[in-house]
Amino acid sequence: MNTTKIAIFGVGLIGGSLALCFKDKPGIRVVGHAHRPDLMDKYISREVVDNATLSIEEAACDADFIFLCVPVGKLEEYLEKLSALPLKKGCIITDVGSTKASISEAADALKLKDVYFIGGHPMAGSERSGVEAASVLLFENAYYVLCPSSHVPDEAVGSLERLLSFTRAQIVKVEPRLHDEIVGAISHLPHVIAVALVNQVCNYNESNSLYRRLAAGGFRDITRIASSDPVIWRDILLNNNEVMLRLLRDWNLGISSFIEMLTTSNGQGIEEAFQKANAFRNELPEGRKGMIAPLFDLYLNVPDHPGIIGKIATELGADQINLSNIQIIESREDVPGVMRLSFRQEEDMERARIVLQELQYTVFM
Ligand SMILES: NC(=O)c1ccc[n+]([C@@H]2O[C@H](COP(=O)([O-])OP(=O)(O)OC[C@H]3O[C@@H](n4cnc5c(N)ncnc54)[C@H](O)[C@@H]3O)[C@@H](O)[C@H]2O)c1
Ligand SMILES: O=C(O)C(=O)C[C@]1(C(=O)O)C=C[C@@H](O)C=C1
Repeated sequence: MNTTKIAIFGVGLIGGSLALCFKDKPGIRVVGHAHRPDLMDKYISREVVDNATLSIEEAACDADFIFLCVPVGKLEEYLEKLSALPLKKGCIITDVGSTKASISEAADALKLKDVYFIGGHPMAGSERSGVEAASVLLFENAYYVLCPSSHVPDEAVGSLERLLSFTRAQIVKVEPRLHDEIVGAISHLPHVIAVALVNQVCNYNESNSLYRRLAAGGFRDITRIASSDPVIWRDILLNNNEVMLRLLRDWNLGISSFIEMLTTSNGQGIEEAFQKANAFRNELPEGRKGMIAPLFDLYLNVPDHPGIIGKIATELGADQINLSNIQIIESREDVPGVMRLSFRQEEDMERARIVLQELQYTVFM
């Protein structure tokens, strides 16, 4: 059988998750490119790739597919370096960057010969980063955007789509500029809002730490993504600069309208704003991962001793239950040891509930 070689540049959250989807599939070999030696060792010891290398040539030459999974600000540089190499005829280069217009234009300008660039963006992710956060389940049931240029043959697009079927994501084709407009509004803007909100509260907290101690469910729900990687998000926002400026001006209008309604005690206006938001939000597809994926949380009372986090994680791991996050909640000082377990899949949460109840823990939702 012919081997399909897949080269992944940047084996972090997204690159590592893709590698895990492809690795060990019949006839597939996954090679990870690292830009630092310590990362190379990590890729191998975590068994995310079959081989790792610091050499661009070694990773790319002979590859059938090349995935660029580096920060958005580095994509064009890698694409240019690759375009100067003697790549395998028919090789497909794709990326996973959260913006699509600039990289698609850069690829068109390079006028690649006998190799094809197809921009991509899996609409799933997390506030975590690095290969440690990679998961084979990350893309399952999520949308995966492809932005093929009109000059890329259908066979090349079809071949990338077939490979991506290992991710169990659903492919959707979108024109790059439209992608950046829409994703700007539903992903990039929420990240800016979350960061601005957390920083606003952080400033208040400097004079009174009760802000942080009382911050509970609502604050946590809307601000999870404020913990996302600063460099990744610096690059995304700078790259989608024009769209972001327009969106933030519209955001200001929305906030000004709340200021106006409060100044004039316009209760009816406030109610209508909540009703409109409620109706739109209730129409969002259920159970679809992707843009700001929900977590399923379970709470349990636990004895207050140091090894408890490891003990619970081991119990769940023994039953192959995928845990996304585990945390002791400190906000209720009168009730020691409330643990929050977060799961990406509702099914994992249900299984965990049963396992923990059988072990006599008090579990609540
Ligand atoms: N985080 C998300 O939720 C998400 C979702 C979809 C797409 N993306 C996109 O995926 C890409 C990777 O993001 P991630 O979340 O996997 O980040 P990550 O930090 O987990 O991984 C980034 C990878 O790039 C490598 N890297 C960092 N700086 C580099 C440099 N200067 N030169 C070469 N390699 C470098 C890192 O070693 C790492 O392997 C970004 O383009 C991002 O926009 C992210
Ligand atoms: O769920 C998250 O934590 C994410 O930030 C994922 C998310 C998003 O939904 O905004 C972030 C960036 C992407 O490019 C795609 C998905």
